Amino acid sequence: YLTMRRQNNMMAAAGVKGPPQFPLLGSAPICMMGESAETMLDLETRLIEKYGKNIQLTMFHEYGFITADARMIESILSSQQTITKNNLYNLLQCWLGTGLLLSTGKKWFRRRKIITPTFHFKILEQFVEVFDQQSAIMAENLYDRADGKTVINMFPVACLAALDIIAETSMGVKINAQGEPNFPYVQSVKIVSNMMAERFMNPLQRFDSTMRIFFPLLFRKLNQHIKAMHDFTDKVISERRDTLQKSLNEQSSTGTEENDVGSKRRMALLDVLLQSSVDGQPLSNNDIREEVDTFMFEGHDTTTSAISYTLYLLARHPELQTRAFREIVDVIGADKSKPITMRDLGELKYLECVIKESLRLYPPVPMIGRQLTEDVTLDGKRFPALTNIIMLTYHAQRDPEYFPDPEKFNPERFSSESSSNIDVFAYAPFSAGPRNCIGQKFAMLEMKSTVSKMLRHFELLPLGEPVQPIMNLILRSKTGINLGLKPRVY
Ligand code: HEM
Repeated sequence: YLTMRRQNNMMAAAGVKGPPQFPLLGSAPICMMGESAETMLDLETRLIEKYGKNIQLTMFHEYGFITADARMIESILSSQQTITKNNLYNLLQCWLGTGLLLSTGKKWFRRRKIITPTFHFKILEQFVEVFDQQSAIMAENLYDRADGKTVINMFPVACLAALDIIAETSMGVKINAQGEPNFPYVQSVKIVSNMMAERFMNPLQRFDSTMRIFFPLLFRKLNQHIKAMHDFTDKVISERRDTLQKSLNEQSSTGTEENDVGSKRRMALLDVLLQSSVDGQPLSNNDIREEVDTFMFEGHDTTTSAISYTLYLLARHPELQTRAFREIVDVIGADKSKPITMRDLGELKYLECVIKESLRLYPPVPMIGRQLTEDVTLDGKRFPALTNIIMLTYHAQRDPEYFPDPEKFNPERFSSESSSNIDVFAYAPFSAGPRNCIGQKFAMLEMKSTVSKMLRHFELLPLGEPVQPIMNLILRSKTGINLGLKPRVY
C-alpha cells in the first residue's frame, strides 16, 4: 500500500494521469470489463485520447505506466538503466530459458556481445539462397489457389515458409514445414506459439501456478510440446558440435584450412555460437539451446506477420504494387525462376520503403515492456523501482505529430529524400537502443526476398475481409490477412 501511495504521489508530481483506481484492484475493473484481446489496441487508443500519451495504469498490486510518447520512449530505450523486461515476458521462459530476449544484467550483456557477430554481413549473405529457395516453394504451393477469386489468408502460408527459413538458417536443418506441416517439431512450435499467445491474454493462464490449477490438461500439453522442442534442438546441437569437432580434427591432421563447416557447407547461426566463447570458455549446449530457441521464436512469428501485412497492403494499393513490381523487374529481370542475390536485395529501394511503411502501420511487435529495477528519472519524470512500463509503439507510429496523415499507407515517407524526417523513437518497429532487435537485418533480407518472390509470380488482389489487427503476443488479425492471387504474365 505504501509503495502504491508513493507511486501515486510521484505520478501526480510528474503530471501523469490515468483511469480511477479501486482498492486492491487498481484500474483493473476499467481495463478488463467488456474488454478482450480484440479490443486491447482500441482500449489503448481510448486511454490516450482521454489521458494523453503518458498514462498511469495500475493493475491489481502491480503499478504500471504506459506510454506512446516518442520522447518518453527515447528516454527509456536509450538508457542502460532500463534494460530489464517486465514480468509479462516471464511466461516465455519455459521455452526460451534466459536467452537473449529474456535475460538481463551481466548475462544479457555478455551474450549480446557474443551473438552480435553471428549476424555479420558475411553470414547473412549465405542465407539469401535459403530465403530464395523457401519463398520459391511458398509461391509454387500457391498456384493451386491463384485463380483470381479464391480468398487466401496469408498468415498460415507465410508462417510455414518463415519456419522453414528460421530452422535452416539458425540450426542448419531442413524441417520442410511447407511440405510436411505435420512434422512433430513444426507442430510443437505452432502449438506452443499459439498457447503462449493465449496465455499472454488470459490472466488465469499467465502464471504457471494458476495455469496448473485451472487448466491442468493444457498445462501438461504445453510442457510436453516444450519438451519435444527442447529434445529436438538438443539433438541438433550435439550433432553439429560433433561435426564441427570432427572437421577441426581433420583440419589439424591435414593442416588444411578447408573444412566442412567453415567453407564448403553453409554456416548456421548455431555453428557460429558453437565456435564462440565467453572469457575463453565455450558456450555449453544448454547456453546455445536458449539462444537457438530464442531465434526460432523471435524469428518466425514476427516475420510472418510482417510479410503477410506487407502483401495485404500491396494488394489493396494496386498503383504502389505496380511500382514495386516494376522495380523488381528492373533489378532482377523478367525470368521468374532466377534466384535473387544479396546485391539485388540491396537495390530494391522502393520495396524497402514499402516494407518499412508496412512495419509502421502494422508493427509485428506492437508494444515493448520493461520493469524498473531502481528509481529512475525518464524524460524529466521520476519513476519508482518496480514500475512496469509498456511502450505502445503501435500507437507512437500512428502519432500525427510525427506522421502526417498517419492512417495513410505512404511508402514515400521512407524515400531517401524524406526519411531524414523520421524520428527513430516515434518509429521503432525493431525497438532501438542497446536492446534493439539483433535480427533486424536478417529480417529485412528475408522480407524483401519473400515479398519480391510473391510479386514476381503473382498479381496481388484485394479480396476477402479487411484486417482487424489484434495484439496476441505479436500483431495478428482477427479476420485473417487476406488477399487473392492471379499468376503474372510478362
Ligand atoms: C519483422 C521481423 C522482426 C521484428 C518486427 C522484430 C522486432 C523486435 C523487437 C521490437 C525487439 C525488442 C523486444 C523487446 O525489447 O521486448 C526484438 C528483439 C529481438 N529480436 Fe527481433 N524482430 C524481428 C525479427 C527477428 C529475427 C528474424 C530474429 C532472429 C533471427 C530476431 C531476434 C531477436 C532477438 C534475439 C531479440 C532480443 C535482443 C536483445 O534483447 O538483446 N528478431 N525484435
